[in-house]
Amino acid sequence: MAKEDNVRVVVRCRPLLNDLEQNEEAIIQINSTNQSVQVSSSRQFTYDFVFGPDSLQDDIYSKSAKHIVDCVLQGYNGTIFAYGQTGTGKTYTSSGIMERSFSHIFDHISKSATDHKFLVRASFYEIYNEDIRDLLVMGKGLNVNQRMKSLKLKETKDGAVVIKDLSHFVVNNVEDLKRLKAAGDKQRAFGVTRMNQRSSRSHTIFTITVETIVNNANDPAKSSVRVGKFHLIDLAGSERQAKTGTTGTRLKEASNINLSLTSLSLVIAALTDPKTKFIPYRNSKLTRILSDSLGGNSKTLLIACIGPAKCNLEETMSTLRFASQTKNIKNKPIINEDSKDALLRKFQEQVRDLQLQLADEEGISVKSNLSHYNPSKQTVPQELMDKLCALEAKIIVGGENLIEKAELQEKLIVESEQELQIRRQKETELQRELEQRQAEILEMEDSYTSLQEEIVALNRKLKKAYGFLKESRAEYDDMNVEHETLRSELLDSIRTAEKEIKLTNALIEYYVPDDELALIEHNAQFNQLTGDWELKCIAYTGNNMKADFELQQHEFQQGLFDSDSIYLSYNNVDLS
Ligand SMILES: Nc1ncnc2c1ncn2[C@@H]1O[C@H](COP(=O)(O)OP(=O)(O)OP(=O)(O)O)[C@@H](O)[C@H]1O
Repeated sequence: MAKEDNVRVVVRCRPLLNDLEQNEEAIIQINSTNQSVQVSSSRQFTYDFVFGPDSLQDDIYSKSAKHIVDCVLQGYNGTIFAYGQTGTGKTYTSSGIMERSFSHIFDHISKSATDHKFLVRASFYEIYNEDIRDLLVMGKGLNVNQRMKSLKLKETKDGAVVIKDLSHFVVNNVEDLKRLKAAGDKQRAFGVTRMNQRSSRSHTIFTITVETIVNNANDPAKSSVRVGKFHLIDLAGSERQAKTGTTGTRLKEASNINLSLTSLSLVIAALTDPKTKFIPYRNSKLTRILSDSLGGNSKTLLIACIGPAKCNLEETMSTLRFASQTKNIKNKPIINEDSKDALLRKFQEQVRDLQLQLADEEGISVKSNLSHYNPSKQTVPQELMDKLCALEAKIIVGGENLIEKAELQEKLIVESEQELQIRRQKETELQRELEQRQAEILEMEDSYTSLQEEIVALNRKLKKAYGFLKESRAEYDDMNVEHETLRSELLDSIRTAEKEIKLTNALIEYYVPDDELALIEHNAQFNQLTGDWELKCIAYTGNNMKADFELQQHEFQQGLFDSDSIYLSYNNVDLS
């Protein structure tokens, strides 16, 4: 039973374009910590990986595409397809992946053991206005019609979709693959639109088939062949007529592109809806070709390309939603072992037959390659030898092509140095930024220190104030206690005074007649100095008068006494 494997989905956001989007506002934030894309701080989507505007082609390859190519080299089918609005970087990203995958495949072969043999072939075609066109039909004598001939889709007995008469080229190294890609790119349908100066007007599919045989030395018939197929699909971009400003041919292309992309969306919707049994693969050529990659036998990666500009918000949201939905598709990839259409085994058998024929002709045993063949002693038919040479040239032996590998590595070194250069520049920029930040932090720390000092001083003041507060509270409490004591003492003395008053009142009531009392009250006055009640003119009564009287008698006898000062003084007092 094949294990289920979800379609992997990554998102790449390209930078704002200098010429077309210089006044645009960027509304996309890429968060590589939680692999999410934030749109206008309102919507957030999460994927297997996200790549921001600064991401390098190498990052995309190593973190997402490399895994698919590794699987292809083990014998799985692998598909990488780039999806997104027109002008968002699908062709840019696909090209980066393609070149790196070429080196990766041949690097793997050169590192393999010598009992591994490989056959690598490639094809390149496009779907233009629902016509499948071979991009590698080359030849001087061919006219436009032959080159533009529309190819037919065919289903094999086991349900696989193949393209009839599509050319496949056996390749022996990275350069062969690059040549094929360049030749195909020349034939691709590109056009100028308002949103992209070189807009792909077709979906292109570059396929590399890697067949691997591990030779069983004891029993060659038991050697197993694995066939991994790698499809790299650069989809044409969805577009709005109003934005791209297309008319005529461009408009017809755009409606075909949009139609096939809609079919793709419908297939994905059906694949992710558990209630749907029928998947509408047959609606378009694109979906028929992708039937194995989506919901079938393939390890698949979708690279959703988006732009950061606010003016493309609607299209960006639609791409992100499409990408989120695609994440839920489950494939069932298996290693393609001993596939009937493996050419490698056929080639090996043919080589063996030819070798036997040669041995018959020569009467010698020819080894598994031509190193023992000496052309000067040539007695066998040339035709046979050419056939054998041609066949053997197609089969690559693991660990071989070391010179080429060295060249390849040299190229990789140059590429890596360029990348390193870019990284160094970035590092310098980052260093500068870091220094600036550090200076800012130091400045902040300075103000922080003065703030700290201010806080210490304020704390000191606060402590002092708190001390005062505590003291005042204690004083207040003491005063309260004192006040309470005083109050109770006062209350005691009031009570005593009241008792005395009551006694006095009772004495007065019982022993002093009312008219006498009225007279006393009338003549009584309060002396503020002594704090006592006194009777008016008391100084002139009783004993107070006696001493003065003796003195006055003497004066009286001598006729000097002035009685007016005594008696008239009573006359002056109002006793009524
Ligand atoms: N990550 C990137 N960094 C820098 N420039 C980029 C990036 N991605 C795309 N570009 C530039 O953006 C422009 C459009 O890119 P590209 O042609 O790859 O878009 P596309 O999605 O394939 O468009 P279409 O669907 O119209 O074919 C090109 O000039 C390309 O160089």
